Amino acid sequence: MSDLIQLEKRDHIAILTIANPPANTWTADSLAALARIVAELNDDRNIYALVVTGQGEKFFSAGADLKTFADGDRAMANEMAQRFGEAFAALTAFRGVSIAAINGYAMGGGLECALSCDIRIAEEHAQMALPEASVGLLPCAGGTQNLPWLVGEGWAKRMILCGERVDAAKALQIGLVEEVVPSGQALEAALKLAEGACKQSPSSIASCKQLVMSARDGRSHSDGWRMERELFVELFHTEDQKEGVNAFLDKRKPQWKNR
Ligand SMILES: C/C=C/C(=O)SCCNC(=O)CCNC(=O)[C@H](O)C(C)(C)COP(=O)(O)OP(=O)(O)OC[C@H]1O[C@@H](n2cnc3c(N)ncnc32)[C@H](O)[C@@H]1OP(=O)(O)O
Repeated sequence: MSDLIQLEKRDHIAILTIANPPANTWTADSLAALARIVAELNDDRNIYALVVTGQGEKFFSAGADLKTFADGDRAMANEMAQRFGEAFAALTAFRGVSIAAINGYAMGGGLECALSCDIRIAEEHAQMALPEASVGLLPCAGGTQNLPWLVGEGWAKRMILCGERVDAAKALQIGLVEEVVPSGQALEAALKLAEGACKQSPSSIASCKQLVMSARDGRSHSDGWRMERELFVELFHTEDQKEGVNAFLDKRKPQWKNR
């Protein structure tokens, strides 16, 4: 296990803490660690949800470690872009529910990490931005694609092109986060939400997530409906479907198998 990404498991929930002080920046090593950990969690049938947060009280993550970019060449840029892509694509494709507990600054690749999660909860002191253009870069970890999807093109352009930084209240207003909590409470709020997710069938969640995310790849509305029908039928091959319905009829809590 990498020290740069700390992993803790609590029942069916994995807590991933970005731990690269002082600003929890991303490096090739921490991105590789994230990709590896998420792959392992995908293979762990006991894990239904994950929460990502930052170590300390000030930073969720300030993005890429700018020190490594100072003398960077094309080969280094290519490697970092690939590492970002692999790590955040893995996070996006995690089969369970993923929640970013934004406990402070989420800048650049830090915000792009949160954007790769299903749900975002921010502490009231958190600040969010995609300031890559202010240092001669551009968001290469999904920011230009995921941000407009959530907040619309106007606010995405304000943040990406004009360098506008938003606080937690504004982030809530524009739909960048779904909840704002007092400072120090994002992890607790995320765990509470994750516990709710763990009461759902993990097999259903994996299929529902696939359906919701498929809209981003430009599939047609009618193809989406077709996919819904197909995945609905597929669920009847899972133990979780039998367990869920039978538990309801037996008036007991379901015991999910994640298969
Ligand atoms: C594909 C992805 C691309 C990217 O992600 S590009 C990077 C995008 N991110 C940024 O541009 C954010 C850069 N950081 C900041 O603008 C500021 O930080 C904040 C506004 C977030 C906070 O400002 P303040 O409260 O004044 O803290 P502080 O003194 O700047 O930061 C504490 C220490 O953390 C280091 N640090 C912060 N961000 C980064 C970074 N992205 N890369 C490398 N170091 C960083 C600083 O230098 C400093 O360190 P020291 O105490 O030794 O001076």
